[in-house]
Amino acid sequence: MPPKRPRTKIEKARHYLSGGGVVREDSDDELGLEDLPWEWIYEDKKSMKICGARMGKFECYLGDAVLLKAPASNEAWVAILYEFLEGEDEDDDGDTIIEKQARMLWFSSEKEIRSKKKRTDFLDNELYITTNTDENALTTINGKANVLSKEEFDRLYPNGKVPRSSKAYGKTFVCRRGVNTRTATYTEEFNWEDVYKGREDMDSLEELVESQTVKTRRRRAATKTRDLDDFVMDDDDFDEPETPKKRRKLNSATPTPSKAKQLTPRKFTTPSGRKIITKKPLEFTPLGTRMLSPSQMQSSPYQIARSTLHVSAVPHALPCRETEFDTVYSHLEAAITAGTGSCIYISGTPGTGKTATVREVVASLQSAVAEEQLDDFYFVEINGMKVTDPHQSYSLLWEALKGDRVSSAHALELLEREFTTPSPRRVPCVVLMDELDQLVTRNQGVMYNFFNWPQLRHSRLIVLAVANTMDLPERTLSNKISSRLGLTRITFPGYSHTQLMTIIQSRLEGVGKVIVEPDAVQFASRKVAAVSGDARRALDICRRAVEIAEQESTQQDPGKENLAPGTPSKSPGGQKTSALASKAGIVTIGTIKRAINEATSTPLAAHLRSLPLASKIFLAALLSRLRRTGITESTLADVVDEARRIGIMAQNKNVEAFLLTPGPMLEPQPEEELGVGVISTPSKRGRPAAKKEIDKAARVLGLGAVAMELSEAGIIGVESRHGDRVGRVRLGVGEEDIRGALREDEESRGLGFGS
Ligand SMILES: Nc1ncnc2c1ncn2[C@@H]1O[C@H](COP(=O)(O)OP(=O)(O)OP(=O)(O)O)[C@@H](O)[C@H]1O
Repeated sequence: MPPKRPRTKIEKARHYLSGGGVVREDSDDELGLEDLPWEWIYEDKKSMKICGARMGKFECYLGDAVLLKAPASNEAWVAILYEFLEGEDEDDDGDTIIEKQARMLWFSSEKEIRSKKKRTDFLDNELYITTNTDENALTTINGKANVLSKEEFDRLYPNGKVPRSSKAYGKTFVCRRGVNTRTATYTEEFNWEDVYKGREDMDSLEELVESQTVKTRRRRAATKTRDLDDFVMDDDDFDEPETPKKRRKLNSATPTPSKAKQLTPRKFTTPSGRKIITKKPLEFTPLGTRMLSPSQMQSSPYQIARSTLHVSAVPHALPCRETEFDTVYSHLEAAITAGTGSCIYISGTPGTGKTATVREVVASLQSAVAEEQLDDFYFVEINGMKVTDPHQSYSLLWEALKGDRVSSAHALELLEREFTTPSPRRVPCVVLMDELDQLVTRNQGVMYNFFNWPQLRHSRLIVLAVANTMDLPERTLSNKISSRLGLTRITFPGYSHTQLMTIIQSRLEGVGKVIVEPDAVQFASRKVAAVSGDARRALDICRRAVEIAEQESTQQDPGKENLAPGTPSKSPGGQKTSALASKAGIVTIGTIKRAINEATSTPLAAHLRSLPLASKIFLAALLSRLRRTGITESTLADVVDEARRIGIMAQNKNVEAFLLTPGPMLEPQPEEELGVGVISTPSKRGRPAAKKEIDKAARVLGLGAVAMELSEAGIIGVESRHGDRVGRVRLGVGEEDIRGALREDEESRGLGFGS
């Protein structure tokens, strides 16, 4: 394949325009239309000290204030050229190139400053000088900026506006204060011309801002502990986090400066100013999880036990996950403090506490922020089960960053620009991508982007990708790409029986009376640990056992509703109940056995387990659709697509063998619209492996016929002719009956009945 011709500046500008629909005027660019190479300007030939850079007729020098290309708005981004240097980057083909860069000292507009401490006296074209620096390619420079004191501005422009016809229009700013954007503290008002005349004042200016503002909050001491009381501040900890020296990939698709008036400082009211601090995850489906609080309706030990054993109850702490907690915590804390991107890939079978641990870590970090012990960060949770289309993830991430709701396609473009262009944004964003297995798309664009963006130097994106399968990145993105991504991997092992016992006991602590015998807890834990080590399953069994014991106790004595075993109560006859009744209300090994057998011993369960694998795959797909959409009915086509996805993901020899059996292929699907041809698709090198998997999955055999058989048995209802892909399907039996019967079915392993 011939090497790709680099896009000319005009082409890039067009691409940029058509991509984002951002209308710009092309009349006043100082850099000219041509893509000429940047050259260094040396102080003198002998010393070879770089003092400036030139592109065509445009020249800029150390200490100059320059305009930088803002990604998608009319915002003015301005920085002082602090140092020139050469850094490594990758070109379109992934080859390392040496790139001319500058370390830039940023100005900040009021929009970049955390809202709760915002000043109210800012001017439309006011900027605050910061002490934040980073390295950016010279190609991001878009012209020179004029920074003035308020007095000088008023003298030059007595009516308070720069005339449109003036060359200085859109490039003139007032600076009268410095700011620390992290702590939102400001310096005293100063006169810009007094404090900054040029290059020789750069250091004193930085010192002035540093000395008059409160520094970035300290990093926590080395010993990580969840107990916030242990957060101790000491002077040594007040160090500014170091900017990492390692240079990371700058996406070569970064649009270079287009001809633009985009830098015109308009009223600072564009939507990107409305940052939301997502302290709680965004909810984007109405499928809210019911949280049962033991403090509500807790009139008997049974009720308290049922609540605390409920999987939606949030425990105060997660026993047996201390190591994992610490690892995730320290990774996140380090990335937030350093302002770098990071991607952690967390895998483990269902019910091993992955989501619960991550949520607990984020909650602890948020407490640290509230206590002013950690820099602020945004948090957004994207759950593969709850998005109807994986591409929605883009809209959700953009919304978390900027507070705007836009279409997935538009969000993708905006995110690409945000992450590939320099920006004064300093607030990192933590994204929990839960149920990542569900975000698999045909070209793997979504997964690739969320893994890749943290690597881009401007993203400050920290992704926590949570999945059941350990090798999902390799399966979907090829080994080469996944090793390049440099993911930090953490695997959550299944719980041992002693761990499950600890987890259950800790949840029962608040119950007061013993209504579950220790032997019963041990029995349930051993049963579950032998199969899966799934805490959710162990909790469900115990909760069901408590329900059975409760029923037993009321059957023994109908007058003794919901009272603790042994609690004296009145029988209908007004007499005290016997000691026998209190014994009957206790969960014993026998009760656990009944709870386990309940779901698996019915004729329906036996029938479901005897079904052929194709039928089980079909049911798995239907249940997955149901969860994902919350709608009881699916089209046959959707179920078939879901089955295809399950086929790719399932780590089960039976399923693999089934999918490899020659048979009629499903009709080809239209290529996905998103991600194709845009800069976000994985490179071609990544495709073959993923493609192979998909072809394999496409062998999902005649599921229309399977649907008919299931329908005849009354397990599902179908409204269509035989094999019609647009027919509608719904469950004819309870979802829980199916899960209960197939959860521990060996043939169905990996199909998702256990989750
Ligand atoms: N160590 C623990 N202590 C107390 N409860 C736990 C622990 N681990 C898991 N749980 C509980 O088990 C249930 C399942 O946990 P969680 O959702 O975190 O698992 P998961 O690994 O993310 O599973 P899945 O892959 O199915 O999403 C939750 O109710 C959680 O509170």
